Amino acid sequence: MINPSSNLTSSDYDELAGNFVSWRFFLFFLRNAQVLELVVALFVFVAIHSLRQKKRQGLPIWPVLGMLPSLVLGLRGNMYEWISHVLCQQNGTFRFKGPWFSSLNCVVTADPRNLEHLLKTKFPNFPKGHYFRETVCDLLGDGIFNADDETWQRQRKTASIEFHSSKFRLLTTESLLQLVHYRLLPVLENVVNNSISIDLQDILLRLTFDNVCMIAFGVDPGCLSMGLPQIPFARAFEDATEATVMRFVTPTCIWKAMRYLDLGAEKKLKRSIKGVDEFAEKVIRTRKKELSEQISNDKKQRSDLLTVFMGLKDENGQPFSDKFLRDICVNFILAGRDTSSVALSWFFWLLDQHSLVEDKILAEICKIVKERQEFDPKSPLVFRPEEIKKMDYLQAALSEALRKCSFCLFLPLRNQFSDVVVEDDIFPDGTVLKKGTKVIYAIYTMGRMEAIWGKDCREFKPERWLKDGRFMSESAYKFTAFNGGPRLCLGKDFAYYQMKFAAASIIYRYHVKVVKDHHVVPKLALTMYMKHGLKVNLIRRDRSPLHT
Ligand code: HEM
Repeated sequence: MINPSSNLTSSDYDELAGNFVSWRFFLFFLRNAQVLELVVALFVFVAIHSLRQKKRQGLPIWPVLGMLPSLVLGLRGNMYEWISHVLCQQNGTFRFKGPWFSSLNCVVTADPRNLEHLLKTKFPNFPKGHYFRETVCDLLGDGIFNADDETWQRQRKTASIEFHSSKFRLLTTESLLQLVHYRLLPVLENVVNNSISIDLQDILLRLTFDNVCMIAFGVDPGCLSMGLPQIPFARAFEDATEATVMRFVTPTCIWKAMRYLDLGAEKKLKRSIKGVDEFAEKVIRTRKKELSEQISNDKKQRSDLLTVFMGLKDENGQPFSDKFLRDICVNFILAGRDTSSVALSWFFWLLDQHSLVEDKILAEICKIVKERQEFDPKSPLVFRPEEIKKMDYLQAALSEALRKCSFCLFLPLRNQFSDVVVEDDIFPDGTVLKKGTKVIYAIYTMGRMEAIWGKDCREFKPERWLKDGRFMSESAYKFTAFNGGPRLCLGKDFAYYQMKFAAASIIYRYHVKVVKDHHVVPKLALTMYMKHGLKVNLIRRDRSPLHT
């Protein structure tokens, strides 16, 4: 021990200094250990609290970040399966809590009772809302997808009358027949003759793009042609859609700043919308000229949407502006561009794994064809509308494909990210919805829930759609691929006709074999594309045994 009253030697000083340093170090350690302990305790508390929340709310809720970390982890894997898992655990509805600084809070539901409430019973309480409209307005303007209230009602009414008119039906069936027989089948035949593999999804996308442009604009862009050319309008449309989707995953203030500064995805969007507008303006100008000068002999025969809307007047008795005509057409092209083709791609992928289903479809087609009075197996076969109608098993298989691989969860254009509650409300399952809450409904999950489809919900089973061999449709609030209520898909009947016609024409001629080891995964986009397309080989059928 050092005696403080005595004279200190240098070694005493050293000892003293050493003790002092150890003491300070001890104090320093004590203080930091306390901080460390506090940090550890806080962390344990937050972790326990968050995990407790997980039990109650489906996902852990972290301070500041809310459920964002789980969402980020979920996005890294198969997002659709991840959301389905969370929803199933939460009996079909859960409340997502976003970070404090974001507007990501929303209610996600896959409960058919809630769907009926949202899409039909309380339809006016769930409009598309300002957020949705603002995000897509540069591309969609005031078109049907983006409109609420009267603007929507007017377009819906006119388009609905048009979609059910015999002239329009003729246009759709004729245009499809031309495309399938003069463009699709020659392209496929070329593939078979050269023994090459193709991306069937790409071919089908080209088919439906050309088809919907013929219906909306009355113009054929020629995407599906030998050599599969790049068409600037199609490219611009695709780029514009992709860049618009980016806005849904970017904070509003950021994409707005990027738009102002003309940067990144916003720069691409501006450029591609310009391409879409130039094409639309040219078509509108030419059609106006054609109609006013009465040049074309078949002008009275035209029944595309553009011509129909050009002949109508707005609420002030004035012809619709060019901008509004452009919006109407762009929205319809968006509606019919990739929906049927992507559904068909998933259908062929499933068929590849279910040869029994393929055999049954083929048997049905052959039976129907054999009923023709003047059937000649050697002449090229073109299916008639009444034959397509009779293909119940094919319709069941397509519906089953739509159920199993239905459209993606975060599709802003499929309503899921759009409905904002106008007045406080309560879902039939008891979920409280405060005014302004965003509601997402998970179509993909609904197609795979045991509670909705039974124990065999994961199986591909067209038979579930048949009763006494006839196709039976399901409630729109259970099978939500086409939406329901007042906003039920306007093109549903046409989509089925288009898919059945194209599928039957292909299956009758070829066996579609997915290339071995081709990796099929969904892509985060407006519609649930296959990220790497659908690489297939086609094997020509020897048709003679089919008719025995
Ligand atoms: C398998 C094919 C298709 C599926 C699964 C499908 C699905 C849907 C869905 C879910 C909606 C609701 C979107 C919303 O309100 O945000 C919708 C609306 C619509 N669809 Fe389809 N669609 C298909 C094909 C088509 C086709 C081929 C056309 C037209 C050529 C079309 C025209 C429309 C239109 C115009 C709307 C807007 C209805 C409205 O808001 O009043 N659809 N579709």
